[in-house]
Amino acid sequence: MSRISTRFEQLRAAHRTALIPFITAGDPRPETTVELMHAMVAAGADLIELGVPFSDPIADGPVIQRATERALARGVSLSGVLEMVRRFRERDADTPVVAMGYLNPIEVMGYGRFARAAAAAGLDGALIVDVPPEEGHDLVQALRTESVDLVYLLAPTSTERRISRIGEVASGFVYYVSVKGVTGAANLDADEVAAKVETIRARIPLPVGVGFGIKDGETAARVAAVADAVIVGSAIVKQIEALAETPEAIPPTIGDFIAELRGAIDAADAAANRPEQVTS
Ligand SMILES: O=P(O)(O)OC[C@@H](O)[C@@H](O)c1c[nH]c2ccccc12
Repeated sequence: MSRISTRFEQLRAAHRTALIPFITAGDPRPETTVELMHAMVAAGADLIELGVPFSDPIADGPVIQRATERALARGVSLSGVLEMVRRFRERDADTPVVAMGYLNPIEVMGYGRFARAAAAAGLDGALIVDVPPEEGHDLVQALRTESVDLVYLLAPTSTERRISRIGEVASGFVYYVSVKGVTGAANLDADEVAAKVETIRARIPLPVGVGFGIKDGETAARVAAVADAVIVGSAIVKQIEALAETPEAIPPTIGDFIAELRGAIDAADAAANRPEQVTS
């Protein structure tokens, strides 16, 4: 079983919702990333989504675009990101890491080479934003051969047919983008998300993570009530940006924020598991 499936199995048995923080690898500087990953795990992150910096990130909002620019300015490449994963694995054998990125750097490295290097580094999954399920067969094959999970995005506009199609190719978990638009969006409608997550669950036998627009304990708790995983990006990256000049403060500060999110999610999980109060 993959590290991602194992982690979701453990969480399901414990009736807990996963917390998945997103950070851009190498932001604000490469030396901070591995330590920050460990700090997030210590504070309650269950899985880490690691952004691979790329110069033309179509789905990223301004906050994550600026993080990408900071990392690119420090020369962070795809192989540099895999090296960070390898170093993270020296001290953490269990926490799954998913790389989020775009096809171009992978194409440049070569699919087979990327898949082998990813597996060797201890990367568990890849979310490649610009590869729809109908495309990228060679890449899909290369990753399957190395048992690297392929995470796909679903959106409010995804038809039932498309959801089923993604169910045929996805592994690990699927990522439901809660709102139309780019990362860091505002208005998340929990009822709408709940309805769509049900539609996805009826067609895909994988855990469903929800991201886009989750920015604090309150929004995290609302999503935890309906999803298998809560994914938080811009709200974390914004705090990293504010501390870019004092990077030693980043791991503890982000750790505190993760702990706050974790506490809110735990409270939502406890409320969901509590049997109905009987008042007579
Ligand atoms: O930033 P938000 O609104 O918290 O959403 C998570 C998101 O940033 C992260 O998962 C992500 C970063 N870049 C992406 C590109 C596509 C899909 C998802 C992402």
